[in-house]
Amino acid sequence: MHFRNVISRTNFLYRLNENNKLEVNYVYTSSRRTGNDPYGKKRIISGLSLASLHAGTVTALVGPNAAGKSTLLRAMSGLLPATGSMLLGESDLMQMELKKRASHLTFMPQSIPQDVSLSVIEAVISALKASPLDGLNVKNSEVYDIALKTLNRIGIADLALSPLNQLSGGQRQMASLARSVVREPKVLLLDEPTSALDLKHQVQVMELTSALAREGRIVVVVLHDLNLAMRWADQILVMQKGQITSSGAPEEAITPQIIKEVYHVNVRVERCSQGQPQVIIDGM
Ligand SMILES: Nc1ncnc2c1ncn2[C@@H]1O[C@H](COP(=O)(O)OP(=O)(O)OP(=O)(O)O)[C@@H](O)[C@H]1O
Repeated sequence: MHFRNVISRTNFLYRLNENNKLEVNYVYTSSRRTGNDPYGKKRIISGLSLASLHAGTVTALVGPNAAGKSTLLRAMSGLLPATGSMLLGESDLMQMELKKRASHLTFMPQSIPQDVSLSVIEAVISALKASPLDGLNVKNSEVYDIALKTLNRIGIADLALSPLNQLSGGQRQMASLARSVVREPKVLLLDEPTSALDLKHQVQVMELTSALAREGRIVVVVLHDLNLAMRWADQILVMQKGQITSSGAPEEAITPQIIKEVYHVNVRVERCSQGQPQVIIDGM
């Protein structure tokens, strides 16, 4: 593909910067607005810096509930207001209008709304056509084939004609993943893609995540399962209270001390008989 050639030649370096700072000013607009309580304004992430994320690698973003993981991904994708900069090669994605940003970077939300009355393939085609197809070198006549190819890759081609609103939670999650990858973005942000999946599909999605990265993409994936993160991520970022508390290769980032500090749980990190590091829970 066009993107892959570009990526393999230039070794994209992506970093959040303006002296490596990203600041998210999160403005909450209540849908249940009442009386004199117009908009709550909350700052979730302030002055956060990320290490460089390299093409070809998977970065797992882990941390307790409400740490700010989704907020960070949503800010990076432009769904929440944020200041700072986010450089992909020479381009600052933060400065790009949303449609242009979406041609470089896609975000998979935690869930697709249940009331969308499209078939799976229609939903994937709509994601493909959400912004101009020019950068993708795709003709309108090819979108159906591309969408079907993506469904095949994700392993849900048999669901192509099923209405989204009749799928199980896990099936909907796989459809959401298909929507995120169909444009073959350089940067893929996945928010808990395995949370509703059975063991086989968790493995399938993590293998796919890894394969997508190896093709030259930058993949950031929010995970709650530390063992999935240890097994599949090249680096792990541990987030707590809107900041990165620990980062590095899996065994550097995830230690019993860090887990105790962040989750208040006692664990051991041990290698299994095949040499894979694993988190073993001892208790609170
Ligand atoms: N729509 C919203 N309105 C107001 N505050 C919000 C909203 N969404 C998230 N927040 C707040 O932002 C903070 C970070 O939430 P966020 O969803 O980013 O955390 P998270 O690390 O992804 O959590 P989880 O693991 O539970 O999904 C929390 O304090 C949360 O209450």
